[in-house]
Amino acid sequence: MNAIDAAFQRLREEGRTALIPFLTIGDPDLDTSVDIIKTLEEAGADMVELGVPYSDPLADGPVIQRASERALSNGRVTLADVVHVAENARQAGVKLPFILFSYYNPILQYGLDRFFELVTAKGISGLIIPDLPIEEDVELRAMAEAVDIHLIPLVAPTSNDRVKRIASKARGFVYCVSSLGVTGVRSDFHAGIDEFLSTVRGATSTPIAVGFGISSREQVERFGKQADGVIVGSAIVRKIEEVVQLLQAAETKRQGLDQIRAFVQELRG
Ligand SMILES: O=P(O)(O)OC[C@@H](O)[C@@H](O)c1c[nH]c2ccccc12
Repeated sequence: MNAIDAAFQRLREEGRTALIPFLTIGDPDLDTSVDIIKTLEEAGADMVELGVPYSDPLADGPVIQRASERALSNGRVTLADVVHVAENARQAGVKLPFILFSYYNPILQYGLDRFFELVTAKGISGLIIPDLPIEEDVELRAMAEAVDIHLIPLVAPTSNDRVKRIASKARGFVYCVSSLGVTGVRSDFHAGIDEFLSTVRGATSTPIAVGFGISSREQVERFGKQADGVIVGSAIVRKIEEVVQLLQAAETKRQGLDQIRAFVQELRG
């Protein structure tokens, strides 16, 4: 059974909402990313989005844009580097399901066949490609499912029939974007978010998770009432940014990781 499906089944039995952090791999370096993933698991995360840093992150706000710049300032961070971080985290004992997050271009450049050879049997259970439109995802979705990886679709609070078409085919979970626009911490969400989530819920039996703008325990609780998971990226990436100097020095790395753990534990409650 795919590890994402197993995780949501366990969470349903426990009556809990999945906490799904996102981090940019290579920020501030590849080895520290392994330490941060371990810390996220210790803090109670249920699965994690491993972000491939990209030079043109169109859907990202300033926090994640800066994280990509930090990661890429040490030189290239390739898809293979990110998969290698996933393997190292597994070897370090991390059990979390991994969701590889990449814009489409790096995958296209790498080549679809070569990409799926790279990610097969490396502990990757999900794939999110925010700029791959559903009209173009048939081939890639089939290639992913053939190696037991779920291509996780994003739906935004726009036209209902498109939402239903996407949600009805979804595997893993449906990524419900809470607001139009780019990633980044928010205090208010799309006006029709509750109806939007009900529409998605009604269109599929696949779990649904909400992302974009979530940064506090109360927001996690609010969305936990309607969704099976909550995704938190920028708020965690901002915490990484705040402690990045501590993370980069051996004698203070633990202190930096402890601050990240405390923040995520607070989110989880
Ligand atoms: O950063 P936020 O507002 O918490 O949103 C999650 C987001 O970081 C993560 O899922 C993500 C990072 N980059 C993206 C680009 C598009 C869609 C989603 C994403």
